[in-house]
Amino acid sequence: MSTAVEFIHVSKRFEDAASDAVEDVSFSIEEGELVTILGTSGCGKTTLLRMVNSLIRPSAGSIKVFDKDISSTYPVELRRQIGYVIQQIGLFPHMTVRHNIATVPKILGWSKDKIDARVDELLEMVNLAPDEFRDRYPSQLSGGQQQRIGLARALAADPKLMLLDEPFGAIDAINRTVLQDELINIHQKSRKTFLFVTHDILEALKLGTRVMVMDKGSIRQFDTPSEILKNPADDYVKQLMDSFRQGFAFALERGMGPGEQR
Ligand SMILES: Nc1ncnc2c1ncn2[C@@H]1O[C@H](COP(=O)(O)OP(=O)(O)OP(=O)(O)O)[C@@H](O)[C@H]1O
Repeated sequence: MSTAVEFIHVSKRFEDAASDAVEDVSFSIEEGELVTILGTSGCGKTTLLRMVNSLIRPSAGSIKVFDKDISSTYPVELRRQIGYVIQQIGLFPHMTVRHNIATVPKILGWSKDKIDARVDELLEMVNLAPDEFRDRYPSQLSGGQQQRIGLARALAADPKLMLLDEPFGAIDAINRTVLQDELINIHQKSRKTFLFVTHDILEALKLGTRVMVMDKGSIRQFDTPSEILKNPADDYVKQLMDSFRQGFAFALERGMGPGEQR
C-alpha cells in the first residue's frame, strides 16, 4: 500500500501570531485509511487540513500527497485529486443539485451522458432519490440534504483523497448518525483516503480507522480508536477519553431512571 499524505516536520505560524498554529508535525497516512483529526477549538485541526490541499502554506517542513512534494505541484492540479467538504457546504444557490454536483466533471470536459449517469449514481450513494432531487435548488433542501449534496459534489470526479472539515457539525443528532453511517459505507466501498476533522469524540472514534488527537498545534497521539481508549499516550488524551466515558455513563444512567424524575 502506498502513502497518501505525509507531513515531515511541518509548522505553520500565521503572521503576527505569538505561537505556531501547527508545530513540528510529522506523520504519514496510507491509502485507504479514514483518519479523524480530533481536538478542541483552536488546536490547529483546520490549519493542518488546509495545508494538505495548499489552501494554507506551511511556514516550515514539507508535505507530500501521493508521494509528490506539494510545493512543486500547481495548486489547481493538486486540488483536482482532492475532494473538500466543509461545514458551511458552499453549494451554488443559483444552480440545481445536478449542476452543483457536475461542477468539476464539467471543468474536466466529461460528456453529458457521463455526467448525468454520475450525478444519479452519486445521489443514490448519498441516499437521495435522483428523480426527486436532481432538479431542486439548494434552498429547497434541508441542511442535512444540502450536506449530502456537498459530499456528492466532492466525490463527483472520483478524487483519491477526501478532506472533510466538520461536515456534520450543524446537523441534528439523528441525521448526523445516518450521515456518519453513510460515510463509513462510502469509505468501505470506495477505499479512498479520508481525512475528517471533528471535535466530537464519539464521531472521531466511530469513524476513524485511526484517530489523530491534537492539542495546541501538536499531535498527542495517532492510533486506532481502541488503542487510544485503552492506552492513552499522555494525561491530555487520558482526560479526553475519561470525559467521554463519563459523559456516556452519565447519559445512560439518566436514561435508566432517577434523573428523569428530577
Ligand atoms: N488566517 C489566520 N490568521 C491568523 N491566525 C489564524 C488564522 N487561521 C487560524 N488561526 C489561528 O490558528 C489557530 C488554529 O486554528 P484552527 O482553525 O486550525 O483551529 P481548529 O482546531 O480547526 O479550531 P475549530 O475547531 O474552532 O475550528 C487558532 O489559534 C486560530 O486563531
